[in-house]
Amino acid sequence: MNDVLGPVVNLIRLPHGEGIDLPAYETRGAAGMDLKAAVPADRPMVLTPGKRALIPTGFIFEIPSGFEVQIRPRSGLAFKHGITCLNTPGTIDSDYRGEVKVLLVNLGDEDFVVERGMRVAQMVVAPVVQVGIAETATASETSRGAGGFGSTGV
Ligand SMILES: O=c1ccn([C@H]2C[C@H](O)[C@@H](COP(=O)(O)OP(=O)(O)OP(=O)(O)O)O2)c(=O)[nH]1
Repeated sequence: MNDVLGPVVNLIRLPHGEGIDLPAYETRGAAGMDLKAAVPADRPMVLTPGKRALIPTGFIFEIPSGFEVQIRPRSGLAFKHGITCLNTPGTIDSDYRGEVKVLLVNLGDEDFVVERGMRVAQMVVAPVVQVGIAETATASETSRGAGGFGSTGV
């Protein structure tokens, strides 16, 4: 387990996740932990330009209630290869018990090969507030009003 104070995310390793390193904070102040690709070692996944694919991580997450895991792109892959997460930030619900997968898309102009163990994305744990929803006839007045989408200028 990471040597940090805080909530614990339990990870259940799936058979094809055998040998994949657990996510870990790489530096003391890191916000995210890298997720590795659990694709077969003898069958790397090729993302041709414009193609998207679900990359298995090899783990089921048990996230404590009141938290979510966000799946975010790695800036290095985005900058160097145009590889990003299509649905960023991906949301992993605390009650999800399937394998966590990373939805990558290749926005670059060259093939990108995802090999087993490659760090394809990062996970950030964040608190979640569930709110009540109430339908009302009116809302309180504010100085912004309905201004948005650039209403305050550049
Ligand atoms: O990048 C992602 C995003 C989601 N999920 C899993 C965990 C999440 O809890 C579940 C549902 O995700 P989401 O709510 O984004 O999907 P949806 O399209 O609304 O589908 P659903 O109807 O299953 O909620 O899929 C992943 O493994 N990776």
